[in-house]
Amino acid sequence: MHIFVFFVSLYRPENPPNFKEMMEDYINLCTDLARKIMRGIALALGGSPYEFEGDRAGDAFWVTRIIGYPVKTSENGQEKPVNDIGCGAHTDYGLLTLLNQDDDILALQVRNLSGEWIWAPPLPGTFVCNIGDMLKIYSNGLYESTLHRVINNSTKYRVSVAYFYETNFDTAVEPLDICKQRSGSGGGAKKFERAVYGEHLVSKILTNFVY
Ligand SMILES: O=C(O)CCC(=O)C(=O)O
Ligand SMILES: [Fe+2]
Repeated sequence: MHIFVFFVSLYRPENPPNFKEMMEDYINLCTDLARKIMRGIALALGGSPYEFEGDRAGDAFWVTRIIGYPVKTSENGQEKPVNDIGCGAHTDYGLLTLLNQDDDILALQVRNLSGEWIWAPPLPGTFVCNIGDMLKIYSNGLYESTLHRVINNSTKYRVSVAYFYETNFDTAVEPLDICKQRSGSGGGAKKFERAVYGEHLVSKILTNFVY
């Protein structure tokens, strides 16, 4: 399985000529939006709005990927072409993902609590927000990092832009006290062990991508 990834910092197309500036603006807006959503989540968890700032995510690490998913082909010699190019089942690694997908292609699936894969249809003008592994740990499981995958069985090339808002790179993440009390784990016990975000990121990249 392959995934085509353009890293914004390395990609310099001739067209549009202002690609770099456009992406920088987009990323700044996403960073601002993600910080605000995290303030709302912190309040919803019963904490201060700034729970995910300072040493935790005050210098949030971010990643943006522009991903192209080719159409299905019959190159593999099968009578009915199937698409084996996509994005395998995974959870995102950090706090929050803002996913901007093509408006007219059904391709993203998420696994619900009953273990069924359901479509996450694009809604024009909206982002899909994925919870990442670090928010699952911080919230002691009150927020689940949802398993998702991409299968492009349409006849159109699909593009998505995924913006990942993470903790500070070196932050050691562990369940927040407020969440241990609220997550019903008897006497405020933590359900997840401490993880250093940067180490988690590197280990996931090494196992999730095929080069
Ligand atoms: O392209 C998509 O819809 C999802 C991409 C994704 O899940 C990821 O890059 O982590
Ligand atoms: Fe993802």
